[in-house]
Amino acid sequence: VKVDNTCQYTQINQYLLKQCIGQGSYGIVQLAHDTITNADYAMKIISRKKLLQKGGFFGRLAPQRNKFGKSSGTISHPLDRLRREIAVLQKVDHPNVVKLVEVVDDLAQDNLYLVFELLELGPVADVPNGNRMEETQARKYFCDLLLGVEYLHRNHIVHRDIKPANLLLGHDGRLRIADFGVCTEFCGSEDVLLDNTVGTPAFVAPEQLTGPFYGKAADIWAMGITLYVLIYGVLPFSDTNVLALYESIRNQELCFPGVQDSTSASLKDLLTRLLCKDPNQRITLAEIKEHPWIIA
Ligand SMILES: COc1ccc(C(=O)/C=C\Nc2cc(OC)c(C(=O)O)cc2Cl)cc1
Repeated sequence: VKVDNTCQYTQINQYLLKQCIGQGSYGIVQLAHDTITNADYAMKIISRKKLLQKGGFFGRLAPQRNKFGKSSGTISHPLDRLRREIAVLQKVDHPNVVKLVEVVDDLAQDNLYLVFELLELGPVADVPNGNRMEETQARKYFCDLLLGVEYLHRNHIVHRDIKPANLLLGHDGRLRIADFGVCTEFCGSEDVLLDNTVGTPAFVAPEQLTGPFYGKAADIWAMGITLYVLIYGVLPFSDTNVLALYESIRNQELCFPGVQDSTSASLKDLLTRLLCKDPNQRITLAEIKEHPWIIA
C-alpha cells in the first residue's frame, strides 16, 4: 500500500488503484492507473471469500431445488462459475463487448483483479433517471447493443443480464456490453433451454417466470426493456414488490407514457415486437436488423 500526503492508495503490480467507479453484487470496480504506461483501466475486484459466502455453501453447492421442483442439472461451484466467466471474457473479441486486458490473481490473496480497458463515459444510463434520449442517439446505442448481442449469440453465449448499467460507453461514444457474471455458454445447439432465473428482476422475460425458457429470446426481451428505458427514462414494468413486478411483466399490457409522446410509430412498433410476451412470437435478431426503425 502506498501512502502519499493525501490518502492511501493500493497498488497491485504496476496498477495504482484510484476511486471506485462501479459497485454491484459482483463487488467493486476501481479506476486503475498503470504507473509504467500511464494508461488508465477499470479494475474489477472480486473477493473469493464473498463469492463463497454469497453463492457458496448455502446457495449453490446444495442441489438447487428450482421452482419447478427439479434440481437444475449443473451444480456450479461459485469458483467454477468465476473461472467460466473469466474464460468467456478471455474468449470474446468484438468492438461492442468489453475487453479484458489482464487477470491479476495472487492465489495466496483473497482478491482477484480483472483489468479491463477503461470505457471513460461509464454506463449508458445507470438507472432509469427520467432523462429521455433522442431517437437518433438511442438508435446508435441500440445498434451497438444489437451487434454485440448478435456476436455473443453466434458464439453460443447468452448474456442473461442485459440492462443499461451493464452497457458502457467509451470516449468515442461506442457502447460495449459488460458483466458476464451470470452468462451461460452453451455448446453445439442453436439455443439453450434454461430453467433458473438470474439477472435483474425488471429485465426478466415473462417466460422465465412460468417454466423452462430459451436464452436467446430472453436476451432480446431485455434489449427491449433497455431500449424503452433509454427512450422514456422509466421502466415499462416496475413495482417495489417483486411479485407484483412479475405479475405486471406477465400480464400488464405494454403502454407508452404521456400524451405528448412524440416517439415515432416505427419505434413503438419495434418496442412492441421486442416486448412481445410470447417468446415464439417475439422478434428475432435477424428481424431486428431489418426493422424500419433500425435501417432508418
Ligand atoms: C463515470 O465513469 C465511469 C467509467 C467507467 C465505469 C465502469 O467501467 C464501471 C463498471 N465496469 C465494468 C463492470 C463489469 O462487470 C460488472 C465488467 C465485467 O465484468 O465485464 C467490466 C467493467 Cl469495465 C464507471 C464509471
